[in-house]
Amino acid sequence: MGEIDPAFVQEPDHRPKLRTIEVDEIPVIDLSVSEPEKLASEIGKACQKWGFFQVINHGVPLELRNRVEKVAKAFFDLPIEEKRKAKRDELNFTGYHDEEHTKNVRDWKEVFDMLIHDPTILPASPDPDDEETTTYTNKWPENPPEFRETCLEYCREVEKLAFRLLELISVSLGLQADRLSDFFKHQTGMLRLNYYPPCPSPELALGVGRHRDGGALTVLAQDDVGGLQIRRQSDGEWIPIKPIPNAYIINIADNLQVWSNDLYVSAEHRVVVNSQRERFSIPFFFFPSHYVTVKPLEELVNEQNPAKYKEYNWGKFYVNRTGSNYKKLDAENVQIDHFKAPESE
Ligand SMILES: O=C(O)CCC(=O)C(=O)O
Ligand SMILES: [Fe+2]
Repeated sequence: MGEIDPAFVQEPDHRPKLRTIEVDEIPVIDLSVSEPEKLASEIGKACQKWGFFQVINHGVPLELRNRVEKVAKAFFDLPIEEKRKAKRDELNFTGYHDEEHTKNVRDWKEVFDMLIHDPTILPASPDPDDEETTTYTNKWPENPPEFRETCLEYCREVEKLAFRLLELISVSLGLQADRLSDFFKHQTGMLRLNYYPPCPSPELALGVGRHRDGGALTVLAQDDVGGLQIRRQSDGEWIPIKPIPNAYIINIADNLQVWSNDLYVSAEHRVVVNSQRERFSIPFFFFPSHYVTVKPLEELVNEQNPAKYKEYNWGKFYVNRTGSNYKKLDAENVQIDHFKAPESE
C-alpha cells in the first residue's frame, strides 16, 4: 500500500483477484437474424441467466464508433486544467468529473457525461413531496472541436439500437413489442465516456466498484483492453467479459428487473484496472422519463406470483443516486432492494 491515495483502496473482500482466466461465457447474439421470435427467445434466456449479453450486427456504424472513441481519447489526453473547464458542478451534473465514488470508495477513472436529450427535465430534489423540476442542458468542452457533433450523432444511432432492444425484450416477456416504449417518451438517459488510466496498485483499487445500473438497460462499447467483470448468479464468481471487436455489451438494469418482477436480473458488475494499459469504455444509459412510476408489470403478476416490489418514481430515484455518486456519504445510496415488497423479503 502507500502508492495510491487511501480513498481508492477497496475493503479486502472487494479487491480484485488479478490473474483470472478469460472465459467467454455470456451469450453473443447476432441481431441480423431475421426472425424476431428467435431473437427474443435468445435474449430472454440471457436476461434470466446473466442479465448480460453481447450483440453483433447491431446496426451502429463502425466508422461512427471509431470517431467517438477518437474524440474521447483526444479529450482525456488534454491537460487536466483544460478538462476541468468543462467540470461538473453543484448545479449541473453533466461534463467532466474525476472524483466519482461507488459505494463510498473512489473509482480509478475519469468520466465525461452528457444528456442524450438536451434539455432533460428531472425532479429538482429527491424529496418525495417536492414537485419542482429542473431543466438540465449539456456542458461541452472547446476541444477537440468535433467532440459535440460526434457525440450527438453517436447518441442518435445508439438510441435506435436501445429502442430495438427494448422491443425485443418486451416480446421476450410475452408482451407487445411496444409495451415499454411509452415510458421513454422523455427519456432521461446519459452517454458516458469512461477513461481508466493505468493504476500502480490494481490489486487494491477498482476502475468502478461493484454496482448495478439503475435505469432500464445499458448499451456499452468497450475497447480491446478488458477489465469489465460480472457477478455470476449461480456461484457469485466474478466473470470477465471478453472484448469482441465492434460488439456491444447489453445489460439489464434495475427498472427491467422490477418491470419483469425479478424474472430478469440486473447483475452486479465492476471494472478491474491494470498497471500497463489505459482503457476506454462508452456506456449509453437508457433511462425512462422522470415521471414514470416503476413497478412490476400487471401482465406479469398474479396470485401465484405477486408483485415483488412496491412502486417508485424513476426521477426521484435517479436524482437521489446522482447526488450520492459524487461524494462520500455516511449511508448506502438508494437501491431497488429498498422497494422490495415486505412479503417477498
Ligand atoms: O467500463 C465498463 O466496462 C463498465 C462501466 C460501468 O459499469 C458503468 O459506467 O456503469
Ligand atoms: Fe455499470
